[in-house]
Amino acid sequence: MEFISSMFKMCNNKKKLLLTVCGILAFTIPHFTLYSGQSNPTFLLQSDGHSYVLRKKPPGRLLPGAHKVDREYTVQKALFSAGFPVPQPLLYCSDAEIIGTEFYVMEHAEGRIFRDMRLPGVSAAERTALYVCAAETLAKLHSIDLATLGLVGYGKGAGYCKRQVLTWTKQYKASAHKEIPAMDQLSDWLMKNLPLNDSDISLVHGDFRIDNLIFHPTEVILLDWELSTTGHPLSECDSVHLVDPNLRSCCNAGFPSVKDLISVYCHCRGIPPSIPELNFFVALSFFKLAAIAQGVYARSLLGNASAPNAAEFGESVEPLAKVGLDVACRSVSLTHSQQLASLQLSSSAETFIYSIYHEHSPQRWVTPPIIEDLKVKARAAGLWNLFLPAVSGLSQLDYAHIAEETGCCVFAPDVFNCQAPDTGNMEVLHMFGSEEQKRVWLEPLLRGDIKSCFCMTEPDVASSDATNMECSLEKDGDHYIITGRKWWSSGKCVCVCMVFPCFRHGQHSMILVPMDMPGVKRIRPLTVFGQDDAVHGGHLEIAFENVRVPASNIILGEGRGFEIAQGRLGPGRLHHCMRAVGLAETALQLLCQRAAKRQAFGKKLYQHEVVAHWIAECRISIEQTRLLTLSAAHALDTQGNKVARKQIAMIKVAAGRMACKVVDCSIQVHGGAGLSSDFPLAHMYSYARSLRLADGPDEVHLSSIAGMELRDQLKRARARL
Ligand SMILES: Cc1cc2nc3c(=O)[nH]c(=O)nc-3n(C[C@H](O)[C@H](O)[C@H](O)COP(=O)(O)OP(=O)(O)OC[C@H]3O[C@@H](n4cnc5c(N)ncnc54)[C@H](O)[C@@H]3O)c2cc1C
Repeated sequence: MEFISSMFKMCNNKKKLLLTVCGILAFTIPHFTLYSGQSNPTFLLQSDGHSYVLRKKPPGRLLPGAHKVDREYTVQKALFSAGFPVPQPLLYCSDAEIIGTEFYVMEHAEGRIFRDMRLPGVSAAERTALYVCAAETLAKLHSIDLATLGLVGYGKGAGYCKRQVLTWTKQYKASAHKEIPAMDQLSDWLMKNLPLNDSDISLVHGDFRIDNLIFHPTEVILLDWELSTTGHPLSECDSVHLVDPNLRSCCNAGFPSVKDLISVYCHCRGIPPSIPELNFFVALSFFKLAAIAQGVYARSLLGNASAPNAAEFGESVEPLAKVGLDVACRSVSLTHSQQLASLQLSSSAETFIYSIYHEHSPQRWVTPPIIEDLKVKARAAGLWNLFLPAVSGLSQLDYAHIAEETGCCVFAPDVFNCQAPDTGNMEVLHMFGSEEQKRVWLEPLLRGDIKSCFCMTEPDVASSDATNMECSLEKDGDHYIITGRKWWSSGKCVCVCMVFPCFRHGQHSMILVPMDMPGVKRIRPLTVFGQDDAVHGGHLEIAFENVRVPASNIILGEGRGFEIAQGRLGPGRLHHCMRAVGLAETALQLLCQRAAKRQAFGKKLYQHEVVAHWIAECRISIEQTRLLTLSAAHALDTQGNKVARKQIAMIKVAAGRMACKVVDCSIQVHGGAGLSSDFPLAHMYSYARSLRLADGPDEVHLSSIAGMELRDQLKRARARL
């Protein structure tokens, strides 16, 4: 500090020290080091065991508006006062006579700086963590209120993207040494494709890169505020991805995907996880890099560039502009759906779809084209009908792992033609259908050409007791006449419907009913916690008014419905349970992210013991349920449906309860946000909760588990005798 006060005095006395920066530093300070960099020369100053950093304008003739160290100092001061992690600024001196140009001094911040974006020498997990921290830091910066910072007039406000294109075009032209057509074309394209909403404003860093971050054990410090201004925050989102597409192949382990980083960023800012104008911003970024490279090269020609390799920068201008143009051309007609197509299915893709589907699409009953596109890809890749061992060659145990993955994303089962209730219906037709039924119904279902529903539950009777069924089936020559009412018929009932009506003498039958038959009436869609589940076809109430179907539509034969139902429900329940495990994993992931980010009463949420215990209990429940489910899958594979019944009933109860508990904890940790549509948790909860009823309520399964357990105990007791 003594050093700083003497610097202060020197600046205030306005001593005329016509010395070069190196001269004065060598003369005044015990030790100094010139950091490399292309912009404002930066020096490490060491005095009395304390380290400082000095940044100054470069010497010589400079481009107007560039190298404004006073702005750097101002913004850093405001950020430091607001608690944002930047090195503490200590003094600013505008008098160019002191060391040749104006300068400022700040504290030296400790930590790691990675010059190489690939982050060599760190583990995959650490690499992921570092990039996630970078995305979080950026989101934190963009979330700060400008008024709180006292920086309302710092930039020019709305119209940032347009200004950026104009400014960098001007900067580039001022330093251009030859014609580069790609630069002119890119500038034109950017001007013609400005984002519609160019009035979104926050403090932007302007040069956000991994090597401008200092990774300190407790915080990430952001450096180099020379290009900071107020502008469109999303303009910096390409930076978290790091634009070099070769990066991932160089450094395969732990490098997060664009969508993951964008998802982290959006979650931190509490905004929907979609950036429709991303390609504009990436193209703009390349344009800026190219213009900066041109400026560095121009300074090297004038002899006032600060880096020794500045002359090499001239070579990179055209390639950078061409990559920018390439990105620009690819994005001309980029729609939400196309962006989504480039995403792999994941929980973040799911929330992305949510934002498109539920908030933006007026046609939510229609399958989005993106799902159809993904289906084509999945089918071409052989990832189709994976649930059916006879078709996929996978065991139930194999498929259980896949079902867990698809449970993370609400749309994934549809993409692979593995969605309920079609899966169960296909199983029925595969196991019990006649050759004709297989041709007419099973084959189109396997191809994904038609959809089905399963109609068992009735509004007027307690349907968990199948003997209550009232829907009737009467033979009339070579036809059957169906009369009754069903509800909670989930799925897209566009073509085939399974009716489970009560037949003579309390026996049940199952019959195929085309939904366009006269007398089939869709009464209304039901909602689950107020949501209509439109994208899955919803849950319909359907009336069958003297519906006449050919007798050949009966499956297996009259009175064989119960037999069929037993065969149908085993694997189907297993799939539901594994999907519930995947869903719970996603909910716990969200919980942990939130708990690590939010702070209440002086500490992060996860540091409150009750939250830490929820995390532990959720993990225990998930692992227990997964193992129980895998064990049931193994039993089904090796011992068949009948022997596996008890285990299947057990997981049916365990999975629904576990998923409800985990999602509920996650909602609680998210606070109000957990119930909003900004997160998928509310929808997840409605799915998890319905698992405790759909395919039979918990109580019915518990009764049958108890019955089977008592029988097993009896058998064991007899065996001991
Ligand atoms: C989202 C969702 C999707 C569904 N999809 C389908 C579908 O595609 N096709 C279809 O046919 N149905 C579907 N259902 C309906 C579901 O299978 C039934 O709601 C369920 O079987 C219970 O029948 P119920 O509603 O008639 O309840 P009821 O039979 O009236 O039972 C009500 C309650 O009584 C209690 N109870 C019942 N039996 C016992 C017992 N033995 N011991 C103790 N308590 C008992 C339980 O608490 C039970 O929850 C769906 C339901 C939901 C919520």
